[in-house]
Amino acid sequence: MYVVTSEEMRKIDAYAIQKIGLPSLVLMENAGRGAAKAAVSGEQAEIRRWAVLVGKGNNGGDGVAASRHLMEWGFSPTIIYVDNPDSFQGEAAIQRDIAAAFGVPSVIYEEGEVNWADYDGIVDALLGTGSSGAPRKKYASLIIEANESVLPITAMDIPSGLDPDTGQVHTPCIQAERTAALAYTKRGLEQYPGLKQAGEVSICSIGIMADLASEHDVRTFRTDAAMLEKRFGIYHGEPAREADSNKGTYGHVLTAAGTRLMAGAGLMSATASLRIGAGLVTWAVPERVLDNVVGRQPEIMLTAFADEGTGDWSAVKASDVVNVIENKQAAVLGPGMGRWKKDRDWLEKIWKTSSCPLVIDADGLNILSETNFSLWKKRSAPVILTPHPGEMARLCGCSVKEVQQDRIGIARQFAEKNGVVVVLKGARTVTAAPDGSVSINTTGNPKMATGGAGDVLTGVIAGLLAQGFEAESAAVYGVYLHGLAGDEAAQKRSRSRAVAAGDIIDEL
Ligand SMILES: NC(=O)C1=CN([C@@H]2O[C@H](COP(=O)(O)OP(=O)(O)OC[C@H]3O[C@@H](n4cnc5c(N)ncnc54)[C@H](O)[C@@H]3O)[C@@H](O)[C@H]2O)[C@H](O)CC1
Ligand SMILES: [K+]
Repeated sequence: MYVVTSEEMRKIDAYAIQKIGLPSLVLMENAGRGAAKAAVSGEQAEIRRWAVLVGKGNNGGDGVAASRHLMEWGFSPTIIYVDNPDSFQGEAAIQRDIAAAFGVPSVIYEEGEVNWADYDGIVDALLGTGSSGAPRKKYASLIIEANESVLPITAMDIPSGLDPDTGQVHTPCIQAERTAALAYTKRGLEQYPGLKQAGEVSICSIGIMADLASEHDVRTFRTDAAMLEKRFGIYHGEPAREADSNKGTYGHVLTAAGTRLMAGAGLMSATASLRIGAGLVTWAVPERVLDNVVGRQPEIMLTAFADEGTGDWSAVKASDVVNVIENKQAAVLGPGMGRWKKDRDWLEKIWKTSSCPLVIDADGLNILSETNFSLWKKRSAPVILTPHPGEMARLCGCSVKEVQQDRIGIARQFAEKNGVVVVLKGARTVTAAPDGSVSINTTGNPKMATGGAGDVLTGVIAGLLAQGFEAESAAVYGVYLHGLAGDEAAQKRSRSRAVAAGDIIDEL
């Protein structure tokens, strides 16, 4: 599913109007009818008396059209104009006149004068994709009153007060129960905290073909089964194995991760690679750690690096790692590895001299964040980085707050600049590819916020790489599957507060 910015929406809108010849009044009419239908569908069909809050732009025009459809279907709408509707222009003015002639009751808003007990539900058509900054003056007070009424609110396109492009929530902002997104979902509806304001989001078709987005170079997507198939040819749910295949067909993952006190990181990553279907998995540790990990998971092969008796990665030669990963189809580097004095040179050597696809996480990312690795020689093999917001902030040299305020923008910029795939973890994980494509994941749940879940993700992605998925699809599909497994684990343990990383592995 395509996810657009307000700017992209404006361009597609203009194209539909000017090049396809769809009159803008038709689009507004469709938007009004569609959103009205969304408001009164399902259990809200019983809501009779609607307050339709109308701003002075086209979002307001959509709201006026919606109120007329509600009236036509036997409901009782009242338009509450935030400002004098005499100032309306274009299509919104036409809708205003039709609604008046149709007999839709209307009032002009005065602070504190709306009797909310006269209504059972609210349509929010105050501000849409043309809004900027926090709602001002009467818009703000009307939003506050609407929220305080605790009536169920259906938002038109976006909840008023939400930044349509980043998902940041201004003060005040409509708290909707439903949002009818017009033509496409918007970035702000797909990222936190905005998505909490939007409630249940439905896409309302208004006469614009979905694929127009692709022609306008929209490269932000929501990951769902249809998108996986369309973009990557992945048929989710189909048996993935050919009858005449063998373990050699499904690749070999090398997991370079874990120390004595953090052995679990390597174990969980390697086990996840196994469960997601890698033909072979080898777990590599410093020699002195070997005895502690023998026999933990019998299907995983083990290898040990000379470590001068320390048990630390600091004593492991980069060239030894390169030798081991060279004939593998994917390698995981970083989880539970620790930091040491010359770790940057160490990682740079592996980066430059190996041609194995790399999945780098945890300490591996912390090493990278202290180098200017965009200056390192470009790799022919792909690199997938899997930072959480703190690691992303260190990689970009900004604050966690700045990362969270624009997750899509930050991940995309970093991926494009450095030629790597970035998986920015967190609720609605964002995967950005070097060509600027961004996929927003929808699977997963907060019970997965436990130590080790990230190690499992590295193993899933590496396991898919080993099976021949190219880097972006391995990352996007891996994130999707990891979340689905977490959802199943949460369902099975519905009375638990959390799922352990091992529970996620069990569901892969
Ligand atoms: N294809 C489509 O999606 C269609 C969308 N439609 C609807 O049009 C809006 C966008 O309309 P636009 O006129 O560009 O902007 P808005 O209605 O969102 O608001 C602009 C209006 O509000 C004032 N304003 C802006 N920011 C603020 C603020 N913070 N506080 C107070 N006032 C503000 C500004 O001055 C303008 O006057 C889209 O969301 C859809 O709902 C079409 O109707 C159909 C096709
Ligand atoms: K709105």
